[in-house]
Amino acid sequence: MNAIEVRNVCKAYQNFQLDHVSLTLPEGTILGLVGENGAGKTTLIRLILDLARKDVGEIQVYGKDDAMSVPSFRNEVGVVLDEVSLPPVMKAAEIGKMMGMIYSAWDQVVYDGLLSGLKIPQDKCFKDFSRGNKMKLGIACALSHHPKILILDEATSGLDPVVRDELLDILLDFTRDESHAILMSSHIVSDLEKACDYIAFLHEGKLLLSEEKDRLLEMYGKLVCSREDFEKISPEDIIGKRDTGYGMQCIVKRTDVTRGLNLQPVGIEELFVVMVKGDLA
Ligand SMILES: Nc1ncnc2c1ncn2[C@@H]1O[C@H](COP(=O)(O)OP(=O)(O)OP(=O)(O)O)[C@@H](O)[C@H]1O
Repeated sequence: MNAIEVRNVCKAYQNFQLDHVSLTLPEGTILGLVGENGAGKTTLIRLILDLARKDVGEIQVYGKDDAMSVPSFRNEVGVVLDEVSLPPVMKAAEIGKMMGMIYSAWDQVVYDGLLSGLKIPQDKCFKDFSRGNKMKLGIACALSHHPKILILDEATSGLDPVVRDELLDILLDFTRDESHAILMSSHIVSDLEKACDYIAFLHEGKLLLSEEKDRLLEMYGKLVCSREDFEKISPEDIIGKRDTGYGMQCIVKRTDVTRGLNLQPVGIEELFVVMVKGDLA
């Protein structure tokens, strides 16, 4: 079953349009949303969470239309946004009590376990937490009401590599349960490359692709070759190119021709940049 299904969703603001976006998040998987500033990642996430109203299209969560507008469904989805917004003068234990009043499925034992496992300070008010600890507390809150889906919008930005790695471990652990799923956006594409099973590229409100990560990495490759070899490649198989003066560097589709030219693997970040710009940096 699909955890999230978005079909032909549009949303227009004055100077921006999310344009017929369709994507699928299967159960047991993590989907990473990659896009430049203003590409529409947060807009799409807000539509899925029913925090904004779509103009047209369909959004299903576990097969239910507009599920997030049903209050009882909110236990099912854990949300961590770029800025974790919790009462500034509350300590972790008080925040847990407050969450227990909000979520019927709140599990104090899970919460306490996460507080100690993630070494979240118990003696400080939330406003005095480091950004890393704020994020960890946000994740602890999101996980303690037994959600089936986690939605994270830029949750790893501004965190050091060690904390990011800890968070990625938590996320991977969460999707060991095959009925769980995660949708996450991040500008740190290496995090998405590490954790995600599916990758979606969003550019200026349009979905460029949504694909299984391994298949994506199989579909494209990087090439350094002579101009003569470059001429053999069909133009529609060239995603981006650069004339180095000595020869050509390019990102191309894997075909019988390009495979014979010593194709190297390409990273997700480089692939996104070249798809958007058309040229290699
Ligand atoms: N409520 C709103 N009213 C008007 N315009 C909006 C509103 N919300 C978002 N936008 C516009 O929609 C566009 C997409 O914004 P969005 O926050 O979805 O991008 P993003 O991909 O999340 O960017 P970033 O990576 O910088 O967070 C932007 O141009 C933004 O100004």
